[in-house]
Amino acid sequence: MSSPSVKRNIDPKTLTTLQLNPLPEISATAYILGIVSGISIILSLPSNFSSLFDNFPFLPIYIFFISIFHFLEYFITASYQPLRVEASSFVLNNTIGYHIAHGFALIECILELYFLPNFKKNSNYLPIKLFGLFLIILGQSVRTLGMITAGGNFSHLIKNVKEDDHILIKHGIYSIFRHPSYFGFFWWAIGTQLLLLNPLASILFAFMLYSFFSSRIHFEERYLIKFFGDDYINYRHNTYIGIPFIKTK
Ligand SMILES: C[S@@+](CC[C@H](N)C(=O)[O-])C[C@H]1O[C@@H](n2cnc3c(N)ncnc32)[C@H](O)[C@@H]1O
Repeated sequence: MSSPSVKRNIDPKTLTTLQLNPLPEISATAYILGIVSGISIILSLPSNFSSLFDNFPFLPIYIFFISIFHFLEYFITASYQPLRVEASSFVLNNTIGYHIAHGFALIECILELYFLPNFKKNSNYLPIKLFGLFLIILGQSVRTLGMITAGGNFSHLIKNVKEDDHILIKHGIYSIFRHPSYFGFFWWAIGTQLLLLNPLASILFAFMLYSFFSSRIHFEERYLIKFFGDDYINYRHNTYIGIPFIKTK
């Protein structure tokens, strides 16, 4: 993306960082996420402008939390691991399952809003939606806190070779949950479906997330035991995963 004259005057390390973070792509992505969050907030407010979502502000609120999630993935990585951040840190090119699941959720929500508005907008179900909102905020907070606490030891891809500066994090949120970012993502995602009052997608999300994190955690812990030995085994005994039915000890 950078011009040849820029490349000539720049040291190789900075050039690699720039190649991994094409500035036009980073700024455009951040701009689009900002616009999406702004529009979702406006649409969620009770006004004539948002009459489309009258009595159901939860769809734009859901979109708002998705855009905040992707923004924070890059922002926290950039803030705490500036030398490791890259365009993919937005996690927008997530697994195909992620896109299918959210696509399914959107379609379910829109179809139910159209065909079953009395179910979707029934105030008796407000506690479920509010509980969903609570899970989203809890999940996002725990994930973000986990990323901050792990700092340079956090990577979006699981390491299968130990780096020299990789240390075992056991403090802060990691003293309670040993996979706070997975715990956070799991409950955040379930929360989004409760917020939308999507019965089918709630079941689909629970099933997909369980099978995804179950195999990912087993895989990751195999390497963590290889890297840190008894230290990790002891740490594992004193901490929780917090995702239903996933046990590794
Ligand atoms: C996507 S991060 C997820 C970290 C953790 N599983 C979580 O949910 O917060 C994956 C990387 O974190 C590293 N990791 C996981 N737990 C760790 C810990 N307690 N201390 C240091 N590194 C850890 C793994 O080696 C892996 O490369």
